[in-house]
Amino acid sequence: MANNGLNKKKVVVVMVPFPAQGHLNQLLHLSRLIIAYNIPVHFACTATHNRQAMLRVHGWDPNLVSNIHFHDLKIPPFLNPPPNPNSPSKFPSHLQPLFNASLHLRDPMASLLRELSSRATRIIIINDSMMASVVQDLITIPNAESYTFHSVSAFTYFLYLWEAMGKPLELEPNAKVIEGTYMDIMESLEGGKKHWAIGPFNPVRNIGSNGRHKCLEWLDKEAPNSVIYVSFGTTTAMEDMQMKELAIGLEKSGQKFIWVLRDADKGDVFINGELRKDEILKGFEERVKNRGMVVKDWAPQLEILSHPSTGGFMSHCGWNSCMESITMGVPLAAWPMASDQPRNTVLITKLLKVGIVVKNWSRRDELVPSSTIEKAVKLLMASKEGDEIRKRTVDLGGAVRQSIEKGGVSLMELDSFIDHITRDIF
Ligand SMILES: O=c1ccn([C@@H]2O[C@H](COP(=O)(O)OP(=O)(O)O[C@H]3O[C@H](CO)[C@@H](O)[C@H](O)[C@H]3O)[C@@H](O)[C@H]2O)c(=O)[nH]1
Repeated sequence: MANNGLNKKKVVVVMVPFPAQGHLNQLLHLSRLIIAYNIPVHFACTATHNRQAMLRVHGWDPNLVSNIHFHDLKIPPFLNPPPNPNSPSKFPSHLQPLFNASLHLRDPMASLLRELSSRATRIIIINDSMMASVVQDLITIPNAESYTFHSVSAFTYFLYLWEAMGKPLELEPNAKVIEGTYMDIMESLEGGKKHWAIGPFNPVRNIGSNGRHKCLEWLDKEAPNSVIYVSFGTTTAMEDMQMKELAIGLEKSGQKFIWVLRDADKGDVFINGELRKDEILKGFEERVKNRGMVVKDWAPQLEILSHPSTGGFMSHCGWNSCMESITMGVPLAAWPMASDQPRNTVLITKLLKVGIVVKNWSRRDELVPSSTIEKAVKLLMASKEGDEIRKRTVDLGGAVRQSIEKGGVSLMELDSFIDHITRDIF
């Protein structure tokens, strides 16, 4: 194929993430995987969300990578309300003004795509499924091709399709590596449409960062598998009463813990909110100081999960957290809050059997009492059953890490995607 112009980059990839942490994180990690094939990646979002993604990523430093180009696109100012911990729904609806404003990315995105397309033989747009309308003008660009990125598990995506067809769920506990079974069914449900199952995205070894967080120093002194890590991602705001029950449950369990106590992100994470925890947890930190640590800033989750002292993870089961935990061989105590999390809980506890349930979704409107939390922590951290689940998770983590090595199924999927987007280009 002719290469039009000496300075033309043949194939360039444009990432179009949805501006929320759980989504930004995944496309930034995918960028790292794609540049390894010597393909330049352009990461296009608002300035504040590009900055957020770069600052918060763990395990590598995007500033040191020359082949990822960040584009700060403009949107109108948006309201930035705090989350409402007392809302009956745990969906982060306080982010709606940001989500609405992000639709204004359409025009700057179209300009960026046009400009990049004039300098490349082919541009590949990988857009978050929530950003389809932002990239709709690509149909006017002859050398553009787009791929939809689903930030949720294949199991969840399959369930959405399945439930929409009104079909009952029959669970098949024989998932290939993690969820190959559901990839296959999903493709057949969508008339053979090709999907690529790529992941895990997070780095799986030699996780380190500039300047170690103090919780890692604390972990260094603890016994292997003795600490449960407690964190509910970036979209959860817990009610005061629930937070108190959690504190009591952790205290009574007698187990060691690291609890990340932060509210859900606001739309712009660089505009600070107030900390409401100090009053609620009066005396708690002092009472547990030899056994537990409360982290109130951004925790290095990947490093914590990869630390040998971490033996369990109490999580809301956001998909990033599930994958990070599995790849590090850490079993989960599942406390789903909203969105895809109850479905991930089914995958984790019933199919893969790498976790236990703390909060039962059928009773999602009820407070989880401290006694339930205490029981769950003891079960995961200090029982034979917990040890068996941990062993299974370590094995699964090994298989997942294997899948991204040479000859592994996940690496082959990524290779196949790259072959596809670079086809016929020499
Ligand atoms: O102090 C912290 C808090 C979070 N994280 C990281 O933040 C990410 C959180 O992602 P996730 O576990 O997926 O949770 P959410 O932020 O809640 O993610 C949203 O996006 C996910 C992907 O679509 C969905 O699965 C979730 O339900 C949705 O709430 C993970 O990479 C964590 O490692 C840290 O590193 N430090």
